[in-house]
Amino acid sequence: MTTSTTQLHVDPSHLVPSVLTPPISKSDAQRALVLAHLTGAWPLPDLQNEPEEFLPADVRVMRRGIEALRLPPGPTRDVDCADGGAPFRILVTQSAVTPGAHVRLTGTPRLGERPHGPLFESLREALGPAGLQLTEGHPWPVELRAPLSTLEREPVFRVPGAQSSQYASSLLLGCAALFLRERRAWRVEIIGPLTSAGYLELTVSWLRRFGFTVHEREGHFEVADYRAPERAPAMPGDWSSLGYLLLIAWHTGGSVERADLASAHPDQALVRLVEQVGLRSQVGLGNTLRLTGEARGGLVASGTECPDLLPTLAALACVLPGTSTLHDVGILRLKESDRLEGIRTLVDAFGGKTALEGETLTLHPPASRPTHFAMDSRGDHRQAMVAATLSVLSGVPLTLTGPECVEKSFPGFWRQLERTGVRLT
Ligand SMILES: O=C(O)C1=C[C@@H](OP(=O)(O)O)[C@@H](O)[C@H](O)C1
Ligand SMILES: C=C(OP(=O)(O)O)C(=O)O
Repeated sequence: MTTSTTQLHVDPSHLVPSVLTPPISKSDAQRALVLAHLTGAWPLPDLQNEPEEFLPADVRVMRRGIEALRLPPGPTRDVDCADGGAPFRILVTQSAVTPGAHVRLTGTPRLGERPHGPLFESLREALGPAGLQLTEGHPWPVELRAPLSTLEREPVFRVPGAQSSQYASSLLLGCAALFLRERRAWRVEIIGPLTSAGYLELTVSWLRRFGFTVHEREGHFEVADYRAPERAPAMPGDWSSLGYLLLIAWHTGGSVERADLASAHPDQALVRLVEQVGLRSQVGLGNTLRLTGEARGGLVASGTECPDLLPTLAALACVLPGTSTLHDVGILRLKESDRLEGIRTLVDAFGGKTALEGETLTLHPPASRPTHFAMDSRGDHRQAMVAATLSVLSGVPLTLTGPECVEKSFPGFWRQLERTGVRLT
């Protein structure tokens, strides 16, 4: 949780149409960085071409982590994972499968609080007998000493999928490393239900694009072969960031670029979900996109399908005429902040109402909009960007505490808002 007391005043009263640009997708880039490292395609050209100040902090974390793993064996490698859930979890497995590596991982207190136990247990069960040592501090550091050989082990990781898909994604990327070293198939078996399944599919799609054969069958994912592709796959724009920008562009009469509809990112679901309230997407030249139409009714969406989009949809729900329903919201408690509470605080600050029944949240927009609202990001990038998106969509000025956290996924966010006429002081 942030201790930032910085305040940003967002004034949306002079909006103009513009073309808005998202950063590269951190989820895509994290997977591509690991695979480029494993397959000899390092460094990734697309990342080299991206201006450093626009690189999401989580991508920089992952790059630093991989650079540490690429050092010759010897001294302890220290990696600060900051607030990055996916980078941390992916680097844990990559550390465990780098022969003889000794890696010490640290992060924010919030990252330390998030659930990682099932991933650690899965690694200990599969690789402990081969010599893996994985120790946890309180909560930091998390320290790993990797075995020199895993050839004697049954080539399987078993992991529960209900709390995070990142465990399985991380282990599957580990299977790719082990396949290349041992030339035998390794697999992940998911125990019980899998949340955020689209992100594991994103991992599978990146493995395939980098030349791996992945077999999928009833919760089992196996890396079974590898043949180098002709060239490294291109990096798409970030669909999570496009969520805010598309809605802002819809309201201001603008458009977005870098919206690759062939991307496997789960948050591309936005384009389909807003059709429920009468918004249509129009594809332009290149990867430009705009939303058109008058919004009516309310939305229905699920946290199992696109967890990171739910706060964005909650902002949209606040300016819709009807009631909206978000299903499977429990997963939101496990993110950079408790986003279920964050959504409820936002709707409340805007004068609306929410009701939680089990895992379903109902959102009622306010009967009349406030003249101003205030939010604290509590260090969570999505809470900050979602509050600003609501300010633009509603025309209601916002005072936001802790705006710097957008760095995690979208360092250029505030500059994009200024491009569309928002005044920031
Ligand atoms: O694998 C990934 O890149 C991600 C998976 C999702 O997390 P969970 O699987 O923990 O829900 C998502 O919320 C996160 O932002 C990124
Ligand atoms: C949950 C998120 O990321 P991570 O789990 O990688 O910290 C996010 O970006 O919304």
